[in-house]
Amino acid sequence: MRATGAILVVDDDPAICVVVGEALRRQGHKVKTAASIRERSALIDSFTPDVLITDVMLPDGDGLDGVADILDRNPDLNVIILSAQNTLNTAIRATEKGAFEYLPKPFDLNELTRAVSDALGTRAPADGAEEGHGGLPHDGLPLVGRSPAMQEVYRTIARVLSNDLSILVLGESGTGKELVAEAIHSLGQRRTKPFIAINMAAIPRELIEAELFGYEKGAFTGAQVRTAGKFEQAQGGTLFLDEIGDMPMEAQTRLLRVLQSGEVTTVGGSKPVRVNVRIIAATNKHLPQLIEEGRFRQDLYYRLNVVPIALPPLRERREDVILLARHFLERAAQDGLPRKALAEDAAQLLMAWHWPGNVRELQNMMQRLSVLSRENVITAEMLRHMLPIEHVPADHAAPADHLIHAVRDWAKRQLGIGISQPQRALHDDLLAVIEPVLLEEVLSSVDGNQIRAAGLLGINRNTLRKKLTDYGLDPLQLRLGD
Ligand SMILES: Nc1ncnc2c1ncn2[C@@H]1O[C@H](COP(=O)(O)OP(=O)(O)OP(=O)(O)O)[C@@H](O)[C@H]1O
Repeated sequence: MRATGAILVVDDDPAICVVVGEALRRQGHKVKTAASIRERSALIDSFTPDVLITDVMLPDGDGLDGVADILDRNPDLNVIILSAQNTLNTAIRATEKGAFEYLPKPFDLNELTRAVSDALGTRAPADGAEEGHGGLPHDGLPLVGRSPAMQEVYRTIARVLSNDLSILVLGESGTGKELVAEAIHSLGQRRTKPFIAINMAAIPRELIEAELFGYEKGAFTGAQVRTAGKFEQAQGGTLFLDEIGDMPMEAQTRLLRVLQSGEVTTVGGSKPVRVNVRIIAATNKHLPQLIEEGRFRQDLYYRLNVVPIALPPLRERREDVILLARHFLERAAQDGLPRKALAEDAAQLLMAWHWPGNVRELQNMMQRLSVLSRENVITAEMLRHMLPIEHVPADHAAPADHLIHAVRDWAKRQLGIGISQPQRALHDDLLAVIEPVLLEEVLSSVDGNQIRAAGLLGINRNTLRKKLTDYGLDPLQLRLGD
């Protein structure tokens, strides 16, 4: 493994070039920076980097365009994509172009330097751009959300599209497990073949094997004709085994045998049929616990859990709530329901709710509001009638309200003290009270990482640095655990 190399950093934000450049130079790499696609092309030829780190939104075009060509011409180059357009679409495009790594902005500097070390240690797989992947219908992708947790999900999805590895989707009810399975199928290489779903919890236990593997005429009372099971129906495509934790042990044994042999024998039959299906399983149960209790086969667990995808509950990605709420209101409008907007106080209330039913609960609520509310704008007042308000922590009911009251109080008091003084600077005085608090909170939440803090604050990193100096805040002290 090579410890150091030549790195080209392409970003039109000079602050990112400086910070990333400095960090990489400190590790002994040779670094050059570029601010556009034009400069990038020139430097790739003259500087011949080992690793290219490139932004997507560049002043003269889309930074992903041309990456596949660059890799064709420089097969030993590793490409790391940075992007603020944190959608599943970008993650998939980056993987398809043959990028070694995709890092959504704001990214963690340590993660980037680690990705560079990894890139120098291994050759990029560069197989994402293979045939069969061109022209995927990426638009209108079903998954909404830009939280770091969803970014991780998108990156994993992008990586499993060009292979047939078994996937285990984990998450509470309503977090989008089935949607993830559908996305993997409809964007992957099996998309022209069937997607068949079966929910273990929804079928009587004694019928599960017949449903999955099919049955012969006369195999049991009521079996009047030979019937293909879900495995055969999914031939060439994807079989989604939902609520796999509810599968009876005997059926688990049979399933394991099918997965090992690639052959299915119907209930009451003797002639095995070869099947070629991708397996995506999902559960809201803790399977290791079920294994300990003797209710789930460990060997089956290993077989299914080749690539785990964990969907966090919505309350752990509250930054996605408003995006999702607006998405569902828009979808309702497209379905012909009256178009509704979301007032700021309503948005705050939605963010404060803990969503025990996760995305499904939010979706149902938005649909209900689209139908029932007579106003065009949904307000907190209307939501309070729908949410079981006693469960909303009072402090969270409308955080902005508290702030508004506090500012009003503060302003009144200041005006009361010095109304006759002509030389006041109330605006600056107020900022000096609230701004350091905001900076401290945000920096602590990202472990002192200034790039991520600047991203969350929506300000340039240099501006953040200047403010920290002005307020005498030491970012090192703001790191959690330091
Ligand atoms: N990230 C998302 N973006 C848009 N819609 C979503 C998202 N996640 C979930 N949904 C929607 O929420 C509803 C519930 O999702 P889904 O059925 O995939 O959840 P699940 O985890 O499989 O639930 P269960 O365990 O109860 O079967 C669906 O209508 C789905 O379209």
